[in-house]
Amino acid sequence: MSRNKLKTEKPESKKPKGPSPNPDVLKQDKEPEVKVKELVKDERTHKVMGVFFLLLSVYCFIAFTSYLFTWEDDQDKIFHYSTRELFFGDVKVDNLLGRLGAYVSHNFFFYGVGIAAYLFCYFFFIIGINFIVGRRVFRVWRNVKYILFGLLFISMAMAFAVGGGDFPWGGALGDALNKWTTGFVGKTGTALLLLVVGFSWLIWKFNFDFKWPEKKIKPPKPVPAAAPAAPVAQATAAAAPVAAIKDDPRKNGLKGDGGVMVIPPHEEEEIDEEDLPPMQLVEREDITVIPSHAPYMPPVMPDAAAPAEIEEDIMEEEEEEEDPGPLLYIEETPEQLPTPGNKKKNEPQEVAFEIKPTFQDEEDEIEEIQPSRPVEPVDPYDPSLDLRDYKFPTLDLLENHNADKVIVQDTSELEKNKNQIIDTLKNYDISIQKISATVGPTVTLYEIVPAAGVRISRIKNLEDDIALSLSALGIRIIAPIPGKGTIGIEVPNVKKTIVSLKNMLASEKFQSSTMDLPIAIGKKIDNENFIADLAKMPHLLMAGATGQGKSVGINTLLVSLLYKKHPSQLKFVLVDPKKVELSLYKLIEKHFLAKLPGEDDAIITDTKKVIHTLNALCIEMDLRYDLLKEAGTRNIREYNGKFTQRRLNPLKGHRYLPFIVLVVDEFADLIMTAGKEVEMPIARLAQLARAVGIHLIIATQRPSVNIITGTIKANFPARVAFKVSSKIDSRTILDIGGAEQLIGQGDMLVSFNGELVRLQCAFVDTPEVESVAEFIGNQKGYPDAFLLPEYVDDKDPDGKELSIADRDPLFEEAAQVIVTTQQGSTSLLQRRMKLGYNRAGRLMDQLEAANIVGPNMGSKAREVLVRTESELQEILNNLL
Ligand SMILES: Nc1ncnc2c1ncn2[C@@H]1O[C@H](COP(=O)(O)OP(=O)(O)OP(=O)(O)O)[C@@H](O)[C@H]1O
Repeated sequence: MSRNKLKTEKPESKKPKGPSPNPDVLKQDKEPEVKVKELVKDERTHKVMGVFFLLLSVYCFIAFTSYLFTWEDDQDKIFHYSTRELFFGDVKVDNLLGRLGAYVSHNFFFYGVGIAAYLFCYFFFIIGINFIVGRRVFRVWRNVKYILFGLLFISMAMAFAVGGGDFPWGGALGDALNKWTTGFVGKTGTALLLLVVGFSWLIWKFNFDFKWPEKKIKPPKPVPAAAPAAPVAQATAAAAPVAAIKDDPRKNGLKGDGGVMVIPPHEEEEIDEEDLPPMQLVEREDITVIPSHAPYMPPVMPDAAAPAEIEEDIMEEEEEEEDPGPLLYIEETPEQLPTPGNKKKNEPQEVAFEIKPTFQDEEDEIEEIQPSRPVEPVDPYDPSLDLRDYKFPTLDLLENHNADKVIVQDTSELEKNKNQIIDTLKNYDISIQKISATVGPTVTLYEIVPAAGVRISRIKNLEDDIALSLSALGIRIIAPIPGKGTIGIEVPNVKKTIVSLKNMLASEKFQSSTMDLPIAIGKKIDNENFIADLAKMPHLLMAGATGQGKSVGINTLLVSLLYKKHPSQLKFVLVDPKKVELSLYKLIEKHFLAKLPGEDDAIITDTKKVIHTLNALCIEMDLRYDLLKEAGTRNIREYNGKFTQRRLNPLKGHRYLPFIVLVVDEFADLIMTAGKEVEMPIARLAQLARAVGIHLIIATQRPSVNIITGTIKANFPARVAFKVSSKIDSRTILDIGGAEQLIGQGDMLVSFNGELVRLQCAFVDTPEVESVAEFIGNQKGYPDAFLLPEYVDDKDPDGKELSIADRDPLFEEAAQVIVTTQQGSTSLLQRRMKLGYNRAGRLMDQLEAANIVGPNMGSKAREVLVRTESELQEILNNLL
């Protein structure tokens, strides 16, 4: 008997691992919600700091400016009185900001850097702005360098130029620098030094064009001379386009008439430097026009402009992107240069300067060059900027459900169960070496080490008999426990513990997870939090009889994702044939939901619309694959990585791809009504969509073989079973029995990675979901839900309409795209206008009927019959 003693100290010994039923230990594990660190990192703290620095900047500015007028009187008093008297006495000063203002200004000016002290106001200002806005509007390090330089240079220059007077123009620092330098290189030397440094800085910073006139004077002579001077016919021919190009666009940009130099070096620099933040702001406005955001789109994006103008702008940008290549190349290339002398005169310097931008312009074409190309640091594109004030839901919106308190298992219950197990096994002549108990939230696992010589297979064969003898509901025997060689008997607890989602989300494991789509599913028997990455699963099939916890399970998954992802990173497609289960999420439509264009409701309840949506998702998947292919990436992570590093051009259709999670709450219902029409796109998505960031969560009450078909099952390696009514159902969903033994209310088996784990699903109640949805819904969202591509059912009679009178509402826009780009390509329409293939195809047919494009030429683009926009406008007017 003593050999079979129950290890009641077992839970104690497991304390460090966290599986202990001791409530104190659990509390420690689960309540790290309020962290001082987080408070410091809190956005509000930053805003307070921002306000502080801005006011400090204003304060200094006023004090300094006032000092300029009051310094004479105030200086006397500051010299005369001690600091103590100044601060605590009753000295009257004239500075607008009182004694402190006079004291601070005096120290900055007199003992410091003189008039250059204003640079400190600037410094506080940029720090303040950066804190308040919450991102790097001004580059701090770069500005600090300028400020340091300014302090030295301005103080010294002022001391040199006007240092003799009473006012401390250069401050103590300027005087000291000036004194040393004049002693060292003399007055003239100092003046020259200051001029050299000053001009060098100005040139470095602004890269003035004052060099151009010199160089422009020479080229006009060579240009006319180039043709006659070039002895070779080729050189003559080449020189002509050079001259033509020079005279055309770039010359105008330079205001001169020689037009030799090329602007791109400036453009490159400007793009890389401080112009980036404003560009991002502009992109945001663009969000509804073009599906992609434009990380390096130039700042001119007139949202009010007519579509044609926008297109024109875009085209110009494209031209600028591509044309400078050949244009620069003509200028730089030695092809024309090595020949006779006239070109050699001025151009070697330009060649050295201008070659780099040419390669940079080719970045989209030549992938391999990128790693070795010296990349200037560029701010990565931040997709969350569109909703940069978005606040993640806070944990106080969720309930604890007393989850901390209840998990103390009655020792008498443990003892009773242990004895019953030992006695039952004895009846079958199975003696035990050791037995231990692990108390979980729903069940307690009794782990048995059989005595030497007892074969596990024997216990396994007796599984049903043992279960019957123990006659407790929901007993599950695991013989052997994989990887352990022991036998597990799970016995339901009399008192169950709710696993609150709040605790799981507060756990370190969840908070610090770097998974793409982390979902807090529940707790294992040893109380370990089971947190998985939906992106790796990559899809989830959930089944369970009615009332066993499926809906709660879906809410748990959705809420977990809402706590971790920004609206720009994740979109849900919600299918809810029961019409009530997911309706709460309507509030977050403009943040997290995706829908078909033209639909009012983002939550899909109608079977026909489900079919359209699933097909639209398939189109989105295909479009994403095209983008991935063009970008030379294998999955969404790599693609988005490249996009955020600004290595993909949004003008070529690239965009940041949010994850899309499709949730179908009652799959059986759909299969019953639509059969293959639903099964096929689901199977296709399940097979292919993981790499492009589309993941499915499919739930069903009826896990029968005609619903969870082989095709579906094969593509859902991760499956979850709540309690089901029969062993057959359990086998259908998990390929193994056991789910019929579960005890309901969120008790579940998860089959994932070839393992079967019993979990207690985390609980989140409807009011909690509601408050999370409200919290998100009350914040500023996107103008509309995320739009899926258009899908037009081929069987739909409207779909084949080619009559001009009934043409597509997007007809004009499509015509403009085609004419401005001069490319009769259906895929261009798809990408630019985010349309499905069918609709883009129909539009093409309509454009053909209107004589805007020529007939279909197979895999080649159609010929564009209209050359200019005015021509197009005429045609459109005639069509009206
Ligand atoms: N994880 C859980 N922890 C504790 N209780 C739970 C849990 N999940 C479900 N329950 C309880 O079970 C009840 C039914 O759950 P739920 O509504 O999720 O079932 P369901 O399977 O979706 O049912 P139906 O298919 O009829 O909608 C809940 O109201 C709740 O009281």
